[in-house]
Amino acid sequence: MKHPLGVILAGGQATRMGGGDKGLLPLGSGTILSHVIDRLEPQVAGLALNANGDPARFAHLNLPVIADSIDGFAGPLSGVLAGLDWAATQGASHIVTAAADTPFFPCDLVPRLLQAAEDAGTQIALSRTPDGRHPTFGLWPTVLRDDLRAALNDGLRKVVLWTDQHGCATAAFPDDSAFFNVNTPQDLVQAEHML
Ligand SMILES: Nc1nc2c(ncn2[C@@H]2O[C@H](COP(=O)(O)OP(=O)(O)OP(=O)(O)O)[C@@H](O)[C@H]2O)c(=O)[nH]1
Repeated sequence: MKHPLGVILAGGQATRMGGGDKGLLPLGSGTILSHVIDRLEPQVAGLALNANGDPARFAHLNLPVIADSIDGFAGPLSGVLAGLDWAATQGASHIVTAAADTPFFPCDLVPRLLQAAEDAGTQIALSRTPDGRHPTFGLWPTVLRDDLRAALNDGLRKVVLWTDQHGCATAAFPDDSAFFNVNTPQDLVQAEHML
């Protein structure tokens, strides 16, 4: 498996945060998103941001911004599909996704996902901690993008329902707090304390 591309999932509505882009909220000396970029960029061959609406608000990041192709906020799998469609245009066989609201995810996310997929002989891998699986931190094959598109058009929304249909490895990480995600203003305060 070649070095994958990275796609940051920022296509949600952030309702618990009151709307807007959670990723652009300040955290430490940067933003939540800048922490995510700093962690993912060194691990991948290239990086894009999945987000909906006017891409100009992310222009300062100098990243390709790719929108969902499925209408109506169909959930993170819709962002995975957008990422896979972008990866196909780049000739890439796989992407790794990371959620834009999770600033402390592991710096060895990508090698561990790749290793888990290789060990299990699967094309898909998801991250897991003692608390459970983290479906927005995964390895996804470009070759399954039309299958995913069909599943989304059929109304499938739950990530693990789709991954488990295709065989899915899990990369185990010991620390739940590495996948702490910022959903509410209170979470943002907590994230500041975790820096
Ligand atoms: N592309 C895309 N990504 C989504 C969508 N919904 C959620 N996500 C992403 O999936 C991850 C987890 O999202 P959630 O926490 O469930 O949703 P959210 O929009 O971030 O926040 P809430 O609206 O408060 O639930 C985040 O990276 C979101 O950006 C969607 O409809 N499209």
